[in-house]
This record gives sequence, C-alpha cells and structure tokens, in this order.
Amino acid sequence: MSAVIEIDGLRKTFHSVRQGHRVAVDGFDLRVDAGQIHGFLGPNGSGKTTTLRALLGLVRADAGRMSVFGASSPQELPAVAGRVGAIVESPQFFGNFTAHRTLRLLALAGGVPTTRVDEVLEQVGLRDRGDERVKGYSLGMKQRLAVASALLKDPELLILDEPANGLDPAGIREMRDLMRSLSAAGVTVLLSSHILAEIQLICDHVTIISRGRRVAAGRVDEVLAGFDQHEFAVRVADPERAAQLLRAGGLAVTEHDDQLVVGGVDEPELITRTLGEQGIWVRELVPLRPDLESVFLELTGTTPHPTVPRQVDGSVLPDAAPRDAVIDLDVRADETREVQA
Ligand SMILES: Nc1ncnc2c1ncn2[C@@H]1O[C@H](COP(=O)(O)OP(=O)(O)OP(=O)(O)O)[C@@H](O)[C@H]1O
Repeated sequence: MSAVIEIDGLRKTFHSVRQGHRVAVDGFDLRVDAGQIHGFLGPNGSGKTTTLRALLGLVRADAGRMSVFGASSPQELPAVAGRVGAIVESPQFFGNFTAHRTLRLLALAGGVPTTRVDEVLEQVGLRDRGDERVKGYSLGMKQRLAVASALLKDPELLILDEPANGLDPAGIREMRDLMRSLSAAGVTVLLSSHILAEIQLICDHVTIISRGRRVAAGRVDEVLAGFDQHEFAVRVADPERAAQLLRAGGLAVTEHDDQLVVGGVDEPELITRTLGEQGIWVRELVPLRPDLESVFLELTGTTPHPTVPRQVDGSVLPDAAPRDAVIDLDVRADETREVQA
C-alpha cells in the first residue's frame, strides 16, 4: 500500500493574548494509504482541524514532517494541489444562487472545465435539484454540495472536515454511500469527525486523536479487536451457582441482574462444558464485542455529543461558530487569525 498522506510528529501551539499558550497538536502521527476511507476521530478541540489545516498549508506547524502523495507539505504542495480536494469546516454558499451556478462559478475560478459541474452534481446525487436555490436545501444537501465543490477538479484525495456534522441518520447513510462510491472510483478519502456513529458507518480505517496525540490507529475492526476483553454474557436458571462453578474454574465472573458476564474466555466451550458437567444448561451465550463508542470513551475519556462542543479538558467551548471553508489549496493561511482566536 502506498501512503497518500504521512504525518510524523506534528506539533502546533497557538499563542493568544487572552488564553496564553495552547498546544493544539502534540507530536501527532497519521498515515492514510491509497484507497482508504479513513476516519479521523476525536472529541471537540482535540486537534483535528488544526492537523488538517497544517497539512494543507493553511497554518504553520511548529514541528513535524508531513507529505501528500510524497510531496512534503507545505513546501511542495503546489505540485500535488491539483490532485487534492479539501473542505475544512463548513463552507458558506450564497443562498440565492442555485447549486449549478455556485459550482459553475467555482469551476471558472479554479480553471476547471464547466462540463464538470453536471458530473459532480450527478456524483453527489444533486443532479435533479441543481437548479434550485441553495437556501432551500437541507443541511445534508448543503454538505453534498460542499463535497461536489471539492470534487470539481476530479481529485484523487478528498479531505473533509466534519462532512456529516449535524446530519440525521438518513443523511449519514447518504454520505456513507457517497464516500463508498467515491472510494470505488479510486478516490482516497480522509474525513474527520467527533461522532463515532459516522466513523463506524462510513470508514474502513480510523485514527483516533485525543489532546493532540494519536491514541489508536488501524482498521476499524482491528482497533475494536484490540479492546476485546473476550467477554461473554451467560444466562442460566441458577446464576449464583453457575458463577461459583465458573470462578472455581479460574474464570472472572461478574453478576448483572439475571445474567453473568464472564471475562478472559478464549473458547466459549469452556463455559458450556464447565456448567454442563454440573447439570447447569446454558440458555444463552452471547459474545460481548466492544463498540467504537466504548473504545473512544476509554481512549479519550470524553463522551462525544453531537450538539455540545466540548474541549478535551472538559470545558464547553464558548463559541463553536464555523471558522472557514477551504475548497482549494491555493488559499493561504491567515496567520493573524491564529493569534486573535
Ligand atoms: N486559531 C486558533 N487560535 C487559538 N487556538 C486555537 C485556534 N485553532 C484551534 N485552537 C485550539 O486548538 C485546539 C484544537 O482545536 P481544533 O479546532 O484543531 O480541534 P478539533 O478536534 O478540530 O475540534 P472540533 O471537533 O471542535 O472542530 C483547541 O483547544 C482550540 O481551541
């Protein structure tokens, strides 16, 4: 597998008059291989946007090595900019313009043939609605329009910051289908989110960030497997006696209402045999697999919530207004924002 994005030891500290120093990214590593739909998961304020902005040359990193398609960032980014479509934070569109007009203007501004407009509208499933004004669009449609704008130059890599933010379950499914069809067409996707359900539904690989540091990375199923306690829920007629027998057999047992949770079990036969030999018949034996939510909680110590922006230190963000929209790598960093924010 060839690496499309490599980040090694990225560090970024913001200096603000009001809040002093704030370490946003603290020695962070990320690798995204070709063809992946890679989720970049972390609580609010954990450093996702800062990482993406640094990777795209929109904010200056303090330390670390970054590359996109082997070109080191930010110095060699212009050489690969045409292969990358990126949206960082929610883009703002003119409500009175139609999607078609919006994309046509963006195509003209970006030197992209306007014949791409219908193609990208088709790709994101907005072809039939392209002549409607954007102000009448649902949030999901606006998000898809944003993706369409990033697809105009037919990128091989798509970077999306919180693309499913605020979407309902149907919107998330639409986004998942869109990401899968892009991936099937050979596009590598990196998308950030603080919502687990999105990542679990949409992505095949995940990197989890907490307080500016990578805390887990790999295939979603492998990351989950790393947290598998090999636990089984067991139902029997006499849980008390069953618990005694299983403990005597060296197993860790906890009692929950009418079921037992037996941990450290490599082979479930051990449970059925131990109990069956003593005339206790197992009514139900269910493996307890970790879900991304519990893994995320364990790794970051933060409960994700779609509507309450929360810092990793537990404080609620005073202002969660979207910062900026980036649809082209030609946009350069506004360094003054850094010190004023
Ligand atoms: N321009 C800035 N000036 C000062 N501090 C900043 C700036 N941008 C980000 N930060 C701080 O850096 C930390 C990381 O923020 P960042 O936006 O990268 O997190 P995030 O994971 O993208 O969060 P969210 O999910 O809310 O978008 C936060 O503490 C944030 O307040």
